[in-house]
Amino acid sequence: MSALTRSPAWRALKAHHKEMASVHMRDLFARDPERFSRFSLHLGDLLVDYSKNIITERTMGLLFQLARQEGVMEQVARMFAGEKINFTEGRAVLHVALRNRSNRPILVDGRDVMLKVNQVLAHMRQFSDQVRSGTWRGYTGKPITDIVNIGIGGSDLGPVMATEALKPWWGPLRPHFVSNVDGTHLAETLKVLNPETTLFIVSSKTFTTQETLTNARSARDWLLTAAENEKAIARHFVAVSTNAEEVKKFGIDTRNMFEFWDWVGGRYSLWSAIGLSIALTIGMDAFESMLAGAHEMDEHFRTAPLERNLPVILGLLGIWYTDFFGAETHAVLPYDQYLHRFPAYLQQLDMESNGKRVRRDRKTVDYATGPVLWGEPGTNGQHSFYQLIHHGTRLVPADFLAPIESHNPIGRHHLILLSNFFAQTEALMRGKTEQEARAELEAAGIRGRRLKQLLPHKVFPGNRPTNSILFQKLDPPTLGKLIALYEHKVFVQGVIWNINSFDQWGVELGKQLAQKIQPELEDAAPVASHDSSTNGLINYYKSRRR
Ligand SMILES: O=P(O)(O)OC[C@H]1O[C@@H](O)[C@@H](O)[C@@H](O)[C@@H]1O
Repeated sequence: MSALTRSPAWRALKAHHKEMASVHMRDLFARDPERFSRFSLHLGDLLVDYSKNIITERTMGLLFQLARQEGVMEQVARMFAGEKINFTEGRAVLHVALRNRSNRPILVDGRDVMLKVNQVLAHMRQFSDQVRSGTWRGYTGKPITDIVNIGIGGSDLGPVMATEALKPWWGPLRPHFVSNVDGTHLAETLKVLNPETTLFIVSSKTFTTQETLTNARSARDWLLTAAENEKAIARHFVAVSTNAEEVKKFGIDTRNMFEFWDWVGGRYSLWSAIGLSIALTIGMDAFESMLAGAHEMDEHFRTAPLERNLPVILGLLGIWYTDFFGAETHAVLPYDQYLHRFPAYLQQLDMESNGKRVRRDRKTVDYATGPVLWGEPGTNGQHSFYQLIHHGTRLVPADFLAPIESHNPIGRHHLILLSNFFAQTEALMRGKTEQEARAELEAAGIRGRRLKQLLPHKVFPGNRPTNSILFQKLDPPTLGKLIALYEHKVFVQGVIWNINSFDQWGVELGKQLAQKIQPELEDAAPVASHDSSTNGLINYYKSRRR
């Protein structure tokens, strides 16, 4: 048994879970009229209601004890102090420095990183102002109309999610994103673009990622076919990277390179120059107000006591369901169409961070770690997978997010949207008893055998946990706050699970094998170097391709 599962706080939670297994939230609400105010918190206009969870004051007390026992706030302080908490890569973890609007010095190896951070922000401002105002021109002298971010993983998901979320702030430039090495992604994107007015941003922390470099090379060919002059590259290609050498090798002038650093993890990088496509799309002022929103969450996370600390509370609730109830997944359900890529973004943030099984002491965990994260915007999900959340055999803890105000207040749309938002968490919590179902059937004139037959299908067990997160209106600071909330939630969980939330070795094996297979696909000769399935598949492909 690991130190964690043997620890007093863990064992107390285990024992407490046995008591809670037979408790229904409906009764908890009936017993305590103050439950909403007891289990909800505000941060500015952000309201987090976590009262619809299978918890009591005792549960939360034990969870806070677990956080204290595992030194969560000590680890938070280490992150903010620039210590090298990414211990497998020997790196600091300082996405918080990128949005440190207070400019409080943050030292890495004795040097304040804020100077460099502010220099790059100034460079981003200068460049995005030039492109947006039309001062920056393409090779034929026309202003830029379209930007294409070429990147994948952390160099794509954040910019895609944030530009989609902040569509009401879009200015003169239309953003496009190419990530997949499937030629279709690039081809379909370029179809509608004009090389004279298109700017490519090649975004890659390492600048060695196969997909990104392949897409960038093909984009360069597309430009050169039209321009017939290598000089055009400087007007149409910029790079965002930590690797100046590789950028140079690619043929991009390092004056057109926006730098970031190894202490920014890919999935935490939208705050860095990786956010250039966001800044170009919404303008640097709006980009910086997104940073300010995240900074507000950082300050809250760093200073609020455990009991009033939003990321800590959400992190601990996740641990409660993952490790004590055996929940396998976590759903994020935004009732805001602008957040339609938020679950996809959170998948990388959460699953690449906490999808780990080896602890800091190199031993394998004997408890569950990061859940499968998934989700779709409400109300679409309601007509698809909510059936399983309400009636299935699995416990699916879910976060529901919604704005008080819509950017598009047409007719009664927002009222209808929000009535669904409120109804779903109520339904998931209270369910429908057999008695209630029976009364409804009888009122509809259904009796006898038919009633008996239908009744069990009409019962909702309820007691399905949800968090409700409400905010005034989706704007840059609110988006910044929401993203930082989830980043820090993931951090809290990683500390308790004693894993490194900041490496991603699990993505490497597939890359390695693909490198080996690619040359094998170049010729027609059958392969025999793999297992029979992989050989069989490759040889089938070779025999059928034209
Ligand atoms: O930004 P680059 O270096 O191209 O990496 C893009 C992505 O690559 C993947 O394999 C992961 O390691 C991600 O964490 C990363 O965001």
